[in-house]
Amino acid sequence: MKKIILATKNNGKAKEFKEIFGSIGIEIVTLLDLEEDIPEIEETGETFEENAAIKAETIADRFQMPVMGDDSGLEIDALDGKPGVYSARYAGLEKSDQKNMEKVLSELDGVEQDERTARFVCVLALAVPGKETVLKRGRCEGRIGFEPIGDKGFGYDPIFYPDGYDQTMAQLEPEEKNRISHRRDAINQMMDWLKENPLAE
Ligand SMILES: O=c1[nH]c(=O)c2ncn([C@@H]3O[C@H](COP(=O)(O)OP(=O)(O)OP(=O)(O)O)[C@@H](O)[C@H]3O)c2[nH]1
Ligand SMILES: [Mg+2]
Repeated sequence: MKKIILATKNNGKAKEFKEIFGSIGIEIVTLLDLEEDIPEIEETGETFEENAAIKAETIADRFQMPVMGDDSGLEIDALDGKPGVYSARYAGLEKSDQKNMEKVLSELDGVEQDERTARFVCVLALAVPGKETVLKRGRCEGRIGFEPIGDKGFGYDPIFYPDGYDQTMAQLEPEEKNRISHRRDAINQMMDWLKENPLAE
Protein backbone atom coordinates (compact mmCIF):
# COMPACT_ATOMS: atom_id res chain seq x y z
CA MET A 1 0.00 0.00 0.00
CA LYS A 2 1.77 3.12 -1.22
CA LYS A 3 -1.09 5.60 -0.83
CA ILE A 4 -3.53 6.09 2.04
CA ILE A 5 -6.63 8.29 2.11
CA LEU A 6 -7.08 10.10 5.41
CA ALA A 7 -10.61 11.34 6.15
CA THR A 8 -9.68 14.68 7.71
CA LYS A 9 -10.03 18.37 6.99
CA ASN A 10 -7.65 19.34 9.81
CA ASN A 11 -4.47 20.87 8.45
CA GLY A 12 -2.40 20.09 11.56
CA LYS A 13 -3.28 16.40 11.42
CA ALA A 14 -2.72 16.28 7.65
CA LYS A 15 0.79 17.71 8.04
CA GLU A 16 1.74 15.24 10.77
CA PHE A 17 0.41 12.23 8.85
CA LYS A 18 2.31 13.35 5.74
CA GLU A 19 5.53 13.74 7.72
CA ILE A 20 5.25 10.40 9.51
CA PHE A 21 4.13 8.32 6.51
CA GLY A 22 6.38 10.24 4.11
CA SER A 23 9.39 8.99 6.08
CA ILE A 24 8.42 5.39 5.19
CA GLY A 25 7.51 6.09 1.56
CA ILE A 26 3.71 6.17 1.86
CA GLU A 27 1.73 9.05 0.37
CA ILE A 28 -1.16 10.50 2.39
CA VAL A 29 -4.11 12.09 0.57
CA THR A 30 -6.59 14.04 2.71
CA LEU A 31 -9.98 15.61 2.07
CA LEU A 32 -8.13 18.94 1.80
CA ASP A 33 -6.26 17.63 -1.26
CA LEU A 34 -9.38 16.59 -3.20
CA GLU A 35 -10.88 18.77 -5.93
CA GLU A 36 -14.44 17.90 -5.01
CA ASP A 37 -15.96 19.42 -1.91
CA ILE A 38 -16.76 16.72 0.65
CA PRO A 39 -19.61 17.76 2.98
CA GLU A 40 -18.78 18.08 6.71
CA ILE A 41 -19.04 14.68 8.41
CA GLU A 42 -21.16 14.88 11.56
CA GLU A 43 -19.34 13.50 14.60
CA THR A 44 -22.32 12.06 16.44
CA GLY A 45 -20.40 9.46 18.47
CA GLU A 46 -19.76 9.61 22.21
CA THR A 47 -16.30 8.07 21.99
CA PHE A 48 -13.15 8.70 19.93
CA GLU A 49 -13.58 5.18 18.53
CA GLU A 50 -17.13 5.83 17.27
CA ASN A 51 -16.17 9.14 15.65
CA ALA A 52 -13.00 7.82 14.03
CA ALA A 53 -15.05 4.96 12.54
CA ILE A 54 -17.79 7.34 11.30
CA LYS A 55 -15.21 9.46 9.44
CA ALA A 56 -13.32 6.51 7.91
CA GLU A 57 -16.46 4.55 6.93
CA THR A 58 -18.22 7.57 5.39
CA ILE A 59 -15.31 8.23 3.03
CA ALA A 60 -14.55 4.53 2.39
CA ASP A 61 -18.21 4.05 1.33
CA ARG A 62 -18.06 7.04 -0.96
CA PHE A 63 -14.83 6.07 -2.76
CA GLN A 64 -15.03 2.27 -2.29
CA MET A 65 -11.44 2.29 -1.09
CA PRO A 66 -9.62 1.71 2.21
CA VAL A 67 -9.68 4.91 4.29
CA MET A 68 -8.25 5.96 7.66
CA GLY A 69 -9.97 8.33 10.08
CA ASP A 70 -8.44 10.11 13.08
CA ASP A 71 -10.50 11.25 16.04
CA SER A 72 -8.42 12.82 18.73
CA GLY A 73 -8.46 15.18 21.66
CA LEU A 74 -7.31 16.16 25.10
CA GLU A 75 -8.47 14.51 28.34
CA ILE A 76 -7.88 16.56 31.49
CA ASP A 77 -8.19 14.63 34.76
CA ALA A 78 -9.24 17.64 36.89
CA LEU A 79 -12.09 18.26 34.39
CA ASP A 80 -13.29 14.62 34.47
CA GLY A 81 -11.82 13.92 31.04
CA LYS A 82 -13.07 17.05 29.28
CA PRO A 83 -12.77 18.39 26.60
CA GLY A 84 -12.44 14.80 25.28
CA VAL A 85 -14.41 14.16 22.08
CA TYR A 86 -15.45 17.82 22.11
CA SER A 87 -11.85 19.10 21.90
CA ALA A 88 -12.19 20.70 18.46
CA ARG A 89 -15.43 22.50 19.33
CA TYR A 90 -14.99 23.06 23.08
CA ALA A 91 -15.48 26.83 22.98
CA GLY A 92 -18.06 26.74 20.20
CA LEU A 93 -18.73 25.50 16.71
CA GLU A 94 -16.38 27.88 14.92
CA LYS A 95 -13.37 25.80 16.13
CA SER A 96 -10.87 28.33 17.48
CA ASP A 97 -7.70 26.85 19.01
CA GLN A 98 -7.16 30.13 20.88
CA LYS A 99 -10.63 30.16 22.44
CA ASN A 100 -10.47 26.45 23.29
CA MET A 101 -7.21 26.99 25.19
CA GLU A 102 -8.61 30.03 27.01
CA LYS A 103 -11.64 28.03 28.11
CA VAL A 104 -9.48 25.16 29.43
CA LEU A 105 -7.12 27.53 31.26
CA SER A 106 -9.99 29.40 32.91
CA GLU A 107 -11.63 26.13 33.99
CA LEU A 108 -8.32 25.09 35.55
CA ASP A 109 -7.94 28.37 37.40
CA GLY A 110 -6.76 27.60 40.96
CA VAL A 111 -5.79 23.99 40.11
CA GLU A 112 -2.19 23.33 41.18
CA GLN A 113 0.54 21.94 38.98
CA ASP A 114 0.40 18.39 40.39
CA GLU A 115 -3.33 18.20 39.73
CA ARG A 116 -3.09 19.33 36.09
CA THR A 117 -2.43 15.88 34.62
CA ALA A 118 -3.81 15.22 31.14
CA ARG A 119 -3.30 13.15 28.02
CA PHE A 120 -3.72 13.49 24.31
CA VAL A 121 -5.63 10.61 22.76
CA CYS A 122 -5.70 9.64 19.08
CA VAL A 123 -7.91 6.87 17.77
CA LEU A 124 -7.25 5.71 14.24
CA ALA A 125 -9.88 3.79 12.33
CA LEU A 126 -9.12 1.84 9.17
CA ALA A 127 -12.26 1.19 7.14
CA VAL A 128 -12.13 -1.22 4.21
CA PRO A 129 -15.35 -1.68 2.20
CA GLY A 130 -16.98 -4.99 3.13
CA LYS A 131 -14.72 -5.57 6.16
CA GLU A 132 -14.89 -4.82 9.85
CA THR A 133 -13.29 -1.51 10.79
CA VAL A 134 -10.01 -1.76 12.71
CA LEU A 135 -9.40 0.65 15.62
CA LYS A 136 -6.14 1.59 17.38
CA ARG A 137 -5.84 4.03 20.32
CA GLY A 138 -2.65 6.03 20.96
CA ARG A 139 -1.84 8.20 24.00
CA CYS A 140 0.61 10.84 25.13
CA GLU A 141 0.65 11.65 28.88
CA GLY A 142 1.47 15.08 30.25
CA ARG A 143 0.31 18.16 32.13
CA ILE A 144 -1.51 21.42 31.35
CA GLY A 145 0.54 24.61 31.84
CA PHE A 146 -0.63 28.03 33.00
CA GLU A 147 -0.30 29.99 29.74
CA PRO A 148 0.15 29.21 26.03
CA ILE A 149 3.81 28.98 24.99
CA GLY A 150 5.22 28.11 21.54
CA ASP A 151 3.95 28.38 17.98
CA LYS A 152 4.53 24.96 16.42
CA GLY A 153 1.97 22.18 16.18
CA PHE A 154 -1.76 22.95 16.51
CA GLY A 155 -4.73 22.78 18.85
CA TYR A 156 -3.81 22.63 22.53
CA ASP A 157 -0.08 22.05 21.94
CA PRO A 158 0.95 25.44 23.48
CA ILE A 159 -0.52 24.48 26.88
CA PHE A 160 0.53 20.78 26.97
CA TYR A 161 3.79 19.64 28.60
CA PRO A 162 4.49 16.02 27.65
CA ASP A 163 5.86 13.95 30.56
CA GLY A 164 9.63 14.30 30.77
CA TYR A 165 9.74 17.68 28.99
CA ASP A 166 9.96 21.23 30.34
CA GLN A 167 8.83 22.58 26.98
CA THR A 168 5.29 22.57 25.61
CA MET A 169 4.38 20.40 22.65
CA ALA A 170 4.26 23.65 20.61
CA GLN A 171 7.93 24.37 21.41
CA LEU A 172 9.13 20.96 20.20
CA GLU A 173 10.42 20.51 16.67
CA PRO A 174 7.87 18.64 14.49
CA GLU A 175 10.19 15.61 14.35
CA GLU A 176 10.23 15.46 18.15
CA LYS A 177 6.45 15.81 18.50
CA ASN A 178 6.00 13.12 15.85
CA ARG A 179 8.31 10.79 17.79
CA ILE A 180 6.37 10.96 21.08
CA SER A 181 2.82 11.94 20.11
CA HIS A 182 -0.48 10.13 20.62
CA ARG A 183 -0.84 10.17 16.82
CA ARG A 184 2.52 8.44 16.35
CA ASP A 185 1.54 5.84 18.96
CA ALA A 186 -1.72 5.07 17.11
CA ILE A 187 0.01 5.02 13.70
CA ASN A 188 2.67 2.61 14.99
CA GLN A 189 -0.03 0.26 16.26
CA MET A 190 -1.89 0.44 12.95
CA MET A 191 1.30 -0.20 10.96
CA ASP A 192 2.04 -3.25 13.16
CA TRP A 193 -1.47 -4.54 12.52
CA LEU A 194 -1.07 -3.96 8.76
CA LYS A 195 2.18 -5.93 8.73
CA GLU A 196 0.26 -8.94 10.08
CA ASN A 197 -2.85 -8.27 7.97
CA PRO A 198 -1.77 -6.76 4.66
CA LEU A 199 -4.49 -5.19 2.52
CA ALA A 200 -4.95 -6.63 -0.93
CA GLU A 201 -3.49 -4.18 -3.50
O1 LIG B 1 -2.70 20.32 20.72
C1 LIG B 1 -3.13 19.38 20.08
N1 LIG B 1 -2.25 18.53 19.49
C2 LIG B 1 -2.60 17.45 18.83
O2 LIG B 1 -1.77 16.69 18.30
C3 LIG B 1 -4.00 17.22 18.73
N2 LIG B 1 -4.72 16.25 18.16
C4 LIG B 1 -6.00 16.59 18.38
N3 LIG B 1 -6.11 17.73 19.08
C5 LIG B 1 -7.33 18.44 19.48
O3 LIG B 1 -8.43 17.64 19.25
C6 LIG B 1 -9.19 18.13 18.14
C7 LIG B 1 -9.48 17.00 17.21
O4 LIG B 1 -10.85 16.91 16.93
P1 LIG B 1 -11.28 15.98 15.73
O5 LIG B 1 -10.60 14.66 15.87
O6 LIG B 1 -12.73 15.97 15.58
O7 LIG B 1 -10.62 16.69 14.48
P2 LIG B 1 -11.04 17.96 13.63
O8 LIG B 1 -12.51 18.22 13.78
O9 LIG B 1 -10.13 19.08 14.00
O10 LIG B 1 -10.73 17.48 12.14
P3 LIG B 1 -11.34 16.17 11.38
O11 LIG B 1 -10.24 15.15 11.34
O12 LIG B 1 -12.52 15.69 12.17
O13 LIG B 1 -11.69 16.64 10.01
C8 LIG B 1 -8.29 19.12 17.44
O14 LIG B 1 -9.01 20.09 16.72
C9 LIG B 1 -7.50 19.68 18.60
O15 LIG B 1 -8.27 20.63 19.29
C10 LIG B 1 -4.88 18.14 19.30
N4 LIG B 1 -4.46 19.21 19.96
MG1 LIG C 1 -13.77 16.75 13.74
